[in-house]
Amino acid sequence: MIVADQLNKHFKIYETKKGFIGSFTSLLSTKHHVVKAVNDISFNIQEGEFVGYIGPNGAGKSTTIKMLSGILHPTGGSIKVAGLSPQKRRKDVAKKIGIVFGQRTQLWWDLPLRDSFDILKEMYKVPDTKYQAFLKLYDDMLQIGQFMNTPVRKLSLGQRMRGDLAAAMIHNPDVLFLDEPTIGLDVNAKTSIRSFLKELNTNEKKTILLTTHDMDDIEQLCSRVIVINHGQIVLDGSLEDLRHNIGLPSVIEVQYREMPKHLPAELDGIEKMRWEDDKLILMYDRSVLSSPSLLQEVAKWGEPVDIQMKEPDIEEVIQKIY
Ligand SMILES: Nc1ncnc2c1ncn2[C@@H]1O[C@H](COP(=O)(O)OP(=O)(O)OP(=O)(O)O)[C@@H](O)[C@H]1O
Repeated sequence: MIVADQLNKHFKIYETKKGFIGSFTSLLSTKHHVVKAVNDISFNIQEGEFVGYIGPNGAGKSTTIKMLSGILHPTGGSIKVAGLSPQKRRKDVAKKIGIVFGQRTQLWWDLPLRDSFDILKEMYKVPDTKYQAFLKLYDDMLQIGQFMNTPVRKLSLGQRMRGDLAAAMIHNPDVLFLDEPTIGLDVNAKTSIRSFLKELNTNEKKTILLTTHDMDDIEQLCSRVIVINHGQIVLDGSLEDLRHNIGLPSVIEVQYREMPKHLPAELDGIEKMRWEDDKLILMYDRSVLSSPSLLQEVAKWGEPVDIQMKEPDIEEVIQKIY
């Protein structure tokens, strides 16, 4: 469904000089360096897969998605989405894909949400009956009906994201590219968006490529993970492969009634221990130290008032890969 073959995107960054004259001479300068944002990437995503595309800041995730959706032209390599090249058949590919960029809305900022939908309906030539069915279905799934008449600029981030997701689905595409759709959302908003995406994938068999910095998104949604760093794939496999390959540590946060006076310098199974404000963060290897044993251990150091189990963030996952 989505095939990338030896995909590359190199950006030339021209040197700029300070000051007015500097800015002027910079325009004429040919001095530059090259950023290999995507550097020889290949993958093949089958119909109906839900794939997490993860990596640290600047790894090349957005650049890949922009090439897959035809927004950017690759420096080298080839792409097929639903059998078509997004570069050669951009309009045809646009009908088959939906895109959401969490950091930037694709809706018309000053118009009520409904007007944005009406414009997209006309752009994609969606028949009236299908459009009415879409509005009903998406009100059921994302409860967008309650803010359809509100200008997009007045929506909360969670409402706006639900609007953006619905807008991406107006033409009922087979493939969805989602670039950080849960960024900045609170727990409830994340939960509702995740269950919506799960439904799209499970019931409607949509093929989804998702970038995120939230390990919970990956855990709850993706059957496969592609990890990239410095523009190159460092791992392509299941979540179990990811855990197995890097021994993904578990994390707990403990808040004590009073700061413990003594902490053990080291303990078998604990990989890292640090303070974040008044919380003690412990990263541990469950195959060496079970969670109940660790809980018993931390209770010996002081009186815990709050204990939270957490997943490590993507940056920590990537660090483990290297
Ligand atoms: N238009 C551009 N011109 C020059 N360099 C660019 C451009 N777009 C991206 N880059 C560079 O390409 C690299 C990859 O950027 P990209 O936005 O794809 O990363 P990312 O993995 O999506 O990061 P993040 O998680 O921070 O969104 C970075 O070094 C970035 O500075």
